[in-house]
Amino acid sequence: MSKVLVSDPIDQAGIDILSQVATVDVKTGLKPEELVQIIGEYDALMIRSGTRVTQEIIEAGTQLKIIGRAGVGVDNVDVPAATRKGIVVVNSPEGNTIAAAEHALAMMLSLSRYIPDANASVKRGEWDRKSFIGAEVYKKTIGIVGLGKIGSHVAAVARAMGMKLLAFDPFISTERAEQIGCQLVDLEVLIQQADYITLHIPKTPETTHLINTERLAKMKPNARIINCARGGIIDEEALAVALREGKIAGAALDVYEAEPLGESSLKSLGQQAVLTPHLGASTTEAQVNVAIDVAEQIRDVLLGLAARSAVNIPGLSPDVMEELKPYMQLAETLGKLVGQLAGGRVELLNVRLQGELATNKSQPLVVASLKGLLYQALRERVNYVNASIEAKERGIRVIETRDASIKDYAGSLHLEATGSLGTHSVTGALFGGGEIRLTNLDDFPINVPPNQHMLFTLHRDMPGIIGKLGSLLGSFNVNIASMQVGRKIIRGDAVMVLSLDDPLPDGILPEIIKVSGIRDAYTVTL
Ligand SMILES: NC(=O)c1ccc[n+]([C@@H]2O[C@H](COP(=O)([O-])OP(=O)(O)OC[C@H]3O[C@@H](n4cnc5c(N)ncnc54)[C@H](O)[C@@H]3O)[C@@H](O)[C@H]2O)c1
Ligand SMILES: O=C(O)[C@H](O)COP(=O)(O)O
Repeated sequence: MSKVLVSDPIDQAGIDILSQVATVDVKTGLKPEELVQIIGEYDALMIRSGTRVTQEIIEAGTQLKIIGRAGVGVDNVDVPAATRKGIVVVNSPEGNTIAAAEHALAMMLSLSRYIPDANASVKRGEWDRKSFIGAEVYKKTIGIVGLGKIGSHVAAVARAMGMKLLAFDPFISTERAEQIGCQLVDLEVLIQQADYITLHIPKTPETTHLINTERLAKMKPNARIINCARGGIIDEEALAVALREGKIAGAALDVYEAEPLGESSLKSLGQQAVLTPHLGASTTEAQVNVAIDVAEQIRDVLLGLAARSAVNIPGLSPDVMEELKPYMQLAETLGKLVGQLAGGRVELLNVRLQGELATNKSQPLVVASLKGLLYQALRERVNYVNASIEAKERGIRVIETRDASIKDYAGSLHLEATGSLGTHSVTGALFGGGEIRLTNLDDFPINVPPNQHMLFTLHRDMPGIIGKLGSLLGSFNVNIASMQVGRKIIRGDAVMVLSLDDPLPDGILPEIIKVSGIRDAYTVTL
């Protein structure tokens, strides 16, 4: 019989499902070294946000087939390490949506009416009605940052409370925002106009400290901000200063840069700060939902069936999977690349399956391309199951064509995306040993393996330009791992593709575009 380890508190409904097919051990509060010691016995691990599943734990999990996260965020799991070992990582993208949205709304009202402090004062034996004069949310403006599942539900309820709705989400179409009743605006407009700002975005390099000293300074003095998304999207030190100096009226946080929240200047603030210990998903209903959702997937994988919500490995039947596996990674990589080149709001994706990929069996590659395309916006919330639905909801049109006559490689995939920065295309194929190669970029022939950090330029092919770019990158201490030029005619237009050892530092892209002969430059993280 299989063995499952449950290392965080999970609803009994999930344990009951797992017990149908496995011996279940519930051991919460394990230290990392204790988990490393015992994980080798188990076929599956079920967690919430409390357990950090590091590479070391994954390496020690020699029998592990699946890691199930009873919740949304898999930022506590080393997903690339799991993927390398063929371990499926599953989550429950929607099981706690309502709970998290309702928590954000509860935080907004708690902040406005000082409910936590008023409650504490009554329990201390006081009857103080003067200190708790609140503010109404009716007819006030709420600025929703991130109009995904949780943000949309917050919008619906806020609208019913008579609030005016602004939203910032660079990956959502204006039509979709209007359907939800929100006016889509730039972040800076939202920051300046909103009375309440609520964050519902993933934590990514772009959203880390999105709310910083500068943006806090631009908010209205009566503004109140709520973060029930992820810690670190707000700079906590800057927030504490802004609250103490009265630059804004209040903040309610459920999530923190480090959890549990240790020493923090936030703790010494008065009624203008409401702090909860990551309770967004802590409702009976949400815990039953996520436990059942994830336990069912663990049960299915242990029985040799596909998981419906895999973050890293698609739920295809084993024979189709075997055939397509090498190309799924290609499609996802090309999707990520072309999405970033085309800019945030992609409206159209053309997917051309070429050569031996031009068959109906290759349809999952279209889904994998969309998964890659949406990754920048949705991170681990996009999977092989929801990628097509998410794309449709975001107003992304997908055109799929097959061309068996293109035979430069046994099979190749061509993606063309049209977005807010224009239209870009990329083609890729698999070389010997399944190595991914980018073979064409914006109609320029190239031959480069993808790299985590890449820089692409569109320039005039002329002497000295490579040297100038090299020196500029050198002056910013950026190390170039490899470089290639693709061109159609000598001294005509050309592209340069650079693989970098580190991410490009902020502020360097405008300097690159200033180099004489360079017309455009794009940085991509894969
Ligand atoms: N506090 C909790 O217990 C709790 C519970 C559930 C979810 N969460 C967190 O809530 C957040 C939202 O979850 P969701 O299920 O609504 O996710 P979602 O994927 O449905 O929506 C996220 C939205 O953010 C948008 N987005 C991405 N990058 C952006 C950026 N730079 N600027 C503006 N918008 C951006 C995306 O386009 C998307 O519409 C996540 O961080 C999730 O981990 C917290
Ligand atoms: O990502 C999530 O689902 C939420 O942050 C909830 O985390 P939890 O399961 O630890 O409450």
